[in-house]
Amino acid sequence: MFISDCLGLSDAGHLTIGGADTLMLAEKYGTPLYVMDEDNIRENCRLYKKSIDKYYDGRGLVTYASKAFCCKEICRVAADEGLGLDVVSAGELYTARQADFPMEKIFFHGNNKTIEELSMALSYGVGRIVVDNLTELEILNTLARSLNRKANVFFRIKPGIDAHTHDFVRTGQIDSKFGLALETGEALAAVKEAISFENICLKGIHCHIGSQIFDIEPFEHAAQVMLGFIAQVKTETGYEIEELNLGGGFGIKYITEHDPVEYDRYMQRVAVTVDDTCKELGIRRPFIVIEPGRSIAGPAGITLYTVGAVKEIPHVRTYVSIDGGMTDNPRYALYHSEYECLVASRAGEPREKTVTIAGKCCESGDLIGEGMRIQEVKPGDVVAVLATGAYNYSMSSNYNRIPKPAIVFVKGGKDRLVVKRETLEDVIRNDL
Ligand SMILES: Cc1ncc(COP(=O)(O)O)c(C=O)c1O
Ligand SMILES: N[C@@H](CCCC[NH3+])C(=O)O
Repeated sequence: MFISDCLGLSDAGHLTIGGADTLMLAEKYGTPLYVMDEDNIRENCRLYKKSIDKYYDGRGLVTYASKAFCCKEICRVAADEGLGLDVVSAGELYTARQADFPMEKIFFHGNNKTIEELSMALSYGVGRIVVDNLTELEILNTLARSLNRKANVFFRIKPGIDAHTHDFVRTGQIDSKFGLALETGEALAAVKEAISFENICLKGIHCHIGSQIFDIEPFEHAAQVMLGFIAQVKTETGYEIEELNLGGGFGIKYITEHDPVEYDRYMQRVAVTVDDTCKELGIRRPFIVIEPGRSIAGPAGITLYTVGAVKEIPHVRTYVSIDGGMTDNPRYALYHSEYECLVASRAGEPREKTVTIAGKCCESGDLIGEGMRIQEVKPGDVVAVLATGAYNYSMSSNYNRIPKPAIVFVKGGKDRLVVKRETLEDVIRNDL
């Protein structure tokens, strides 16, 4: 009935998440409120993990891309499910460490890691540092030498794949700020330099072709290109790269029309491609890493808002103003992303109205969506925006000095606060 399995309807006709009544949650914790179903997050983690066990003899690691949604509790959940973690900043790394995440299962990404971040990664004992460019490689070698260590690194490669997704979330093509190009020889030169460095141990190569991708072909194609590079490195240097990270990017259902592939089908298909290509190229099957973010956290989350004014402009549109907006969900403002919404108290009724959901910021573009179908809606109603578990909280801001919402996890019908709502004092805490 709803776009996520974790959503349901109570006997009273209220929207439920993970078995908990959303009106009760709104009443108990206030709005805006992010709510995540922990069981759904865990199920998504398991689907990916099992797919590697089933189709690739367990010779791989699923790392959760924490940029999608990062707080200590999800790090604990990912660790408990046996996943690794992808971090891209000192902040994400620090969060993981404070959650006691096993450092050896962390991949540290980023196109411009600072010297402080690289030192932090080395001193924390982060498992793999994904090096983006030669400047970074040289700094890392120097830092590792000063600590009398060897840094275990991956290289981020641009495989030249054009995944069909929004321009801002495409990353695998040559015109990208991320990674080293294959066509120009840049990647091969970097590999040769890494092999020659005393304090660098080249473990693998990484690519990430984009996000919210529905097709499997681009992933298969990326695997072939990357394996081709491993074979080229072997031929030219004799060095055999043993690990291959194929990134994340698996699409989710934001609206009824979206039809994402079952997550374990990616591994099923990619594993065959990897096997066949390795045989063809005469190289060993690498250890495979994947980095899903959106598809682990996204479907598990919703955001609850309280409706303020409903402004009907005859023959133009109806604005439904909510107590949050682009500060907690900037995705419509950035990408015109699509969402579904419901009036939580009438969630089972047909959505017969067409409205624009507007936030409370001093910004006309502060919208959650336009042309959204919803039930009869009036001031005071609680509205749920669905599938907001990824890239909402993690991309939230304090624009207009609006405090960030709280986050509640629900498990088996029981709710618990995992991130407190910001207060006005929090908003000014660094002001002198
Ligand atoms: C390097 C890298 N890995 C993993 C991800 C996670 O992608 P997604 O959330 O689409 O699965 C991203 C973000 O797109 C990324 O840049
Ligand atoms: N932030 C984007 C995805 C970017 C993924 C990070 N490389 C989104 O909300 O869809």
